[in-house]
Amino acid sequence: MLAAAAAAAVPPAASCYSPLKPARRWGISWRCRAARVEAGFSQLEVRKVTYRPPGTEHNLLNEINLSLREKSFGLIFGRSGSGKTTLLQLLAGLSEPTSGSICIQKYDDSGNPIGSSEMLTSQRVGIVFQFPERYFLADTVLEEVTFGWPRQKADTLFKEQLAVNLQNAFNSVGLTTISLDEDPQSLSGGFKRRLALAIQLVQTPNLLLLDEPLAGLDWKARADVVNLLKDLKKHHTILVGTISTSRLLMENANGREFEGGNFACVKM
Ligand SMILES: Nc1ncnc2c1ncn2[C@@H]1O[C@H](COP(=O)(O)OP(=O)(O)OP(=O)(O)O)[C@@H](O)[C@H]1O
Repeated sequence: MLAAAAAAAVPPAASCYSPLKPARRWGISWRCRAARVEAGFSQLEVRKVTYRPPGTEHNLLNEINLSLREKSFGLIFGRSGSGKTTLLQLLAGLSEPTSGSICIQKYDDSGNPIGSSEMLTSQRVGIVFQFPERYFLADTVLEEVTFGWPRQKADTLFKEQLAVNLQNAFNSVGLTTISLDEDPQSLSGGFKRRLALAIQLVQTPNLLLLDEPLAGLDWKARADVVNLLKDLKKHHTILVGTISTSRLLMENANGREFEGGNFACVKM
């Protein structure tokens, strides 16, 4: 798999899975700091974020506050149209808050902030949209996952690193049994979601955002995806937006209800 992935030569267009602009800072500096400061923890903090789409007169989000510790599984749920996707897009850097900030704050073991917060960088955020399989473009799993990889020779080292990441990502999501030559559309619903997750994990994001990850799956695939997210939580911070209040998700995440642009803490 590694050799095939490293050899993949595809147009260097921006990946359709991570159309993220370099708007914020997190990630590398977060990791470096974590290595230097052994104790404590980092936390994603959404501080008084308001969003009004350009050219409109109404706020879709009003002074949203949210915090999520690293390597935890957060859940925001609310009725259709309450703004869950809008918030996920802000976190992914696909649009900018009208006011407020989205940052990473480091704390010591006693919960005291260490230094000032850093802005979240979109390069360290992966987002899996609702029904991600609808955006699959390629004829094979390999082409799908390597879409947008550089093809210039000078990028060989980078590609090799991506290939190692790919192997790790496929291991983490349990996709090692499928052939890279397989048509992504021929995979089962649950495996399509795994592939969409793997495509994001190749970029080694710190924060993984998922919009309605269980939509359209049968009960078995839903349970599989939730178990997978529980597992991924060991290495990633995960935030799921959903309309569902299914026990599966509620039992495994810290849930926050999202109504009228405000969160109410449901379970922490
Ligand atoms: N650019 C925009 N301009 C104006 N209104 C918008 C824009 N983007 C989204 N909206 C509206 O904002 C509201 C929130 O949309 P959003 O998709 O974030 O909600 P949601 O909670 O994710 O809904 P669903 O569960 O149905 O996916 C909706 O009423 C939507 O029509």
